[in-house]
Amino acid sequence: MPTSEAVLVLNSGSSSIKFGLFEIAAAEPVLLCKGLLDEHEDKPRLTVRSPAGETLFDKQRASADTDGGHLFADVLGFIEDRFGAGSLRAAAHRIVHGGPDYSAPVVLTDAVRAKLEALTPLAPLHQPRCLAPIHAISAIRPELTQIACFDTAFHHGLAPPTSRFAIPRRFEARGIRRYGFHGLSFEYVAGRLGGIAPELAAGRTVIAHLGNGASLCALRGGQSVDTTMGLTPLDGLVMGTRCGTIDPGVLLYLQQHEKMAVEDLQHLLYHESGLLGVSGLSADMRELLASREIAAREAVDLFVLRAAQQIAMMVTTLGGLDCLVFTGGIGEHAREIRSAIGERLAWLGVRIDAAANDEARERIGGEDSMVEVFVIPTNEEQVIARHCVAMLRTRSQVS
Ligand SMILES: Nc1ncnc2c1ncn2[C@@H]1O[C@H](COP(=O)(O)OP(=O)(O)O)[C@@H](O)[C@H]1O
Ligand SMILES: CC(=O)OP(=O)(O)O
Ligand SMILES: [Mg+2]
Repeated sequence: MPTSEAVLVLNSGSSSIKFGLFEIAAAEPVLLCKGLLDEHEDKPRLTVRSPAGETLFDKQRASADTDGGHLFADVLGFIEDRFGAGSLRAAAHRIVHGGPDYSAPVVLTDAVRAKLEALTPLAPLHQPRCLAPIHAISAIRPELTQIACFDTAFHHGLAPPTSRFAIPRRFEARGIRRYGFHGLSFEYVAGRLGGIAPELAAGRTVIAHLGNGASLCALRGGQSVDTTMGLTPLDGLVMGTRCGTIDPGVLLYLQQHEKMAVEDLQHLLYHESGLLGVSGLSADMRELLASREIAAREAVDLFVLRAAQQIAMMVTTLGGLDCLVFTGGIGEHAREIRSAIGERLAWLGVRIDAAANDEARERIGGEDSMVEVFVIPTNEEQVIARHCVAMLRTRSQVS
């Protein structure tokens, strides 16, 4: 099936690498197929499905290669075989940290890549995983335009006091401030909310992106005015393996009295904490909800309490709440979590309709709710494809 022109979108998250291939002839990019690169096993596996979920390609390699380069060769080979050589105009990537400089997508050059690599200490779990596909693709197709879209860009307008940490100002001048993440997801969901309920999107909204990584965004008129993640994607909510907000004194204590090295501390906070650390069982919300272990229940309770507490924090920044939106793997699929968070926010006038919630309808707020409540599935790949197309159009007008 030859296609006119397409862009490849890569979404490297903490627990998966997803990709989408989009046709770009129409104003809105159209998904042709989507895939998953699973590197968690010894035998990396690439699966590609049609938008309807039919398997188009499934290949498991015999052994892991350390940079994942073969998997990307397989992806590009699949695209060429199925959609025709020369159909691919660009590859666009979700990059978790854009630092202080990038408030919009950018074409990847060697200089940009070097800047993004230098941000690795600020997102050690994510940045290398986001940058690896760029290297792999440019080794195979050096002439292909590659574009970076940033999780941080949506929050670029955050200003003091929201963006400020209460440490001496000289550190702020060195870029130590709240950046915020999951911006591509928030951008997509805010756009969908604008389509569903424009009058609400113009008001005060909190979007809860609850996935393996989790964060909240407070939006006024569709713009980010506060968020729970900070300089790094460690701050804020309890996550799959990350601790979220923690007394900084704990870190000093662990260094000074438990003699933990910085690398061990980093591993503890990014990989061994959160739902996994508290339950001792799993980082996966599905497993915890299915478990009868007390520690699993306690991990879920802590997740819910922190989410509700921090939603209230976002509401304080906004000075009230018109609309609460759930998204991300947990937000979209775990009705128990949505209803438990809703119950904790009853004092704010939040009421969730049990039947609507069980069926994961789009609007789940009860008749008597003072706050509209929605479930809106996120689609980071679609928003990246839009940015990529806009950038290609601008470039072709300029040249
Ligand atoms: N049906 C479900 N019920 C409860 N949790 C779910 C369900 N489906 C997915 N999840 C949870 O969603 C989380 C992964 O979210 P996702 O947004 O896909 O992650 P990522 O951050 O990798 O994009 C996991 O904790 C998983 O258990
Ligand atoms: C920024 C972040 O936490 O991303 P993810 O949810 O993909 O881990
Ligand atoms: Mg994600």
